[in-house]
Amino acid sequence: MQMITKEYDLYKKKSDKVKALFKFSDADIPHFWALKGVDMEVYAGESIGLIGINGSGKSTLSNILAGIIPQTTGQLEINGETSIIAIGAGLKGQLTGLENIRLKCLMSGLTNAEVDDIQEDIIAFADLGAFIDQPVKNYSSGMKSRLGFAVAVHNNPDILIIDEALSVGDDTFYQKCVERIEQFKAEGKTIFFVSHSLGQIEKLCNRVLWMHYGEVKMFDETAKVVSEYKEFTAWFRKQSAEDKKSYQQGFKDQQTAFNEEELAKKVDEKNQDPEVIKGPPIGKMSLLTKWSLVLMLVAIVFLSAVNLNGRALTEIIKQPGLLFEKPKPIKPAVPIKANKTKAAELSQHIIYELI
Ligand SMILES: Nc1ncnc2c1ncn2[C@@H]1O[C@H](COP(=O)(O)OP(=O)(O)OP(=O)(O)O)[C@@H](O)[C@H]1O
Repeated sequence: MQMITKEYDLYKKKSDKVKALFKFSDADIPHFWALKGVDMEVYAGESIGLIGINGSGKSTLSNILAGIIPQTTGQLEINGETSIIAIGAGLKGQLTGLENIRLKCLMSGLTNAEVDDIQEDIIAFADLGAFIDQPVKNYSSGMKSRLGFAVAVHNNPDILIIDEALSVGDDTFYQKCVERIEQFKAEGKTIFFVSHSLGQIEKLCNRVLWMHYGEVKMFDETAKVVSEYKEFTAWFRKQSAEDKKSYQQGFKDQQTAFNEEELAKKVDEKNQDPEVIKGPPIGKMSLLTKWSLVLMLVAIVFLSAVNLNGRALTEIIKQPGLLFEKPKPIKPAVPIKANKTKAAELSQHIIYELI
């Protein structure tokens, strides 16, 4: 991946989001850049740890890798199927564990017959006992993680992304997952592992990406990065509450003030091809799309007006003035009074039929 960014619009209310659709400038909407240009090259068979303090962008990055959310700009090339395990991600609370297994497997492209074949293995791996028939909304976070992990590993992805899902399981389940992860690595699959537990990171990862307020602080061998990170967290812990707050605020302000010009500067400094920041035109409506939408709306309103006024389009084109004239009332074929009696008779008949 090259220069991956993620910009969020910080709407105050849901209605502001709808209003923004029809605005031609979003200058008054506060923006927040959760990722400010992330570069990373990872190979098959690698196990990559993602670390960083709260809000540094780990989950945003893993969700982009998993295809759950699109990046704002940047080039992303993924060779293979990805599967993400985050606590409860993609699980439907109203459905039982068993129904969720089927749903998630079908959504990942398996057929019903294939789900039948692996269902027992998934149930055995999740080891939820009778809870497998209970709605997932009644599960603890550890139980959701078990179910998510069991489904994800049985879908046999090429790239497995584990976002904090191991931090909520008990020891026995953790050991089972570690064995499975090792098996994945041996099969040459790629693993991204998001965790606050440096012990787990040291045990499972070859290389580590340290995210810091939307930027890559370090990407290197596990031992090197973990040692630097420990030094940073030890320094940070020693700071007064006030100093910690102003340190965090300083970075958050930079993430709010970040923009396309700064991104272009970064690309230039790194001698990257300016094309990398283009990325997919997703996530935002272009000016052309907005104008097309407005033209479509005008056309719909015009055609409805023609229809509402009871005139044919050709008639209106010939004499546009007719659009604003009230059409003459059409004389009913049957006198209204007779019609009313008929309608009353009919409704009485229907009521009798219903009784
Ligand atoms: N939908 C959203 N809208 C606005 N801001 C968001 C959204 N999602 C995440 N953010 C912000 O983006 C930043 C990165 O969030 P992210 O969840 O990726 O961090 P993280 O490193 O995974 O944190 P944690 O360790 O707490 O899980 C945070 O400042 C967060 O507030």
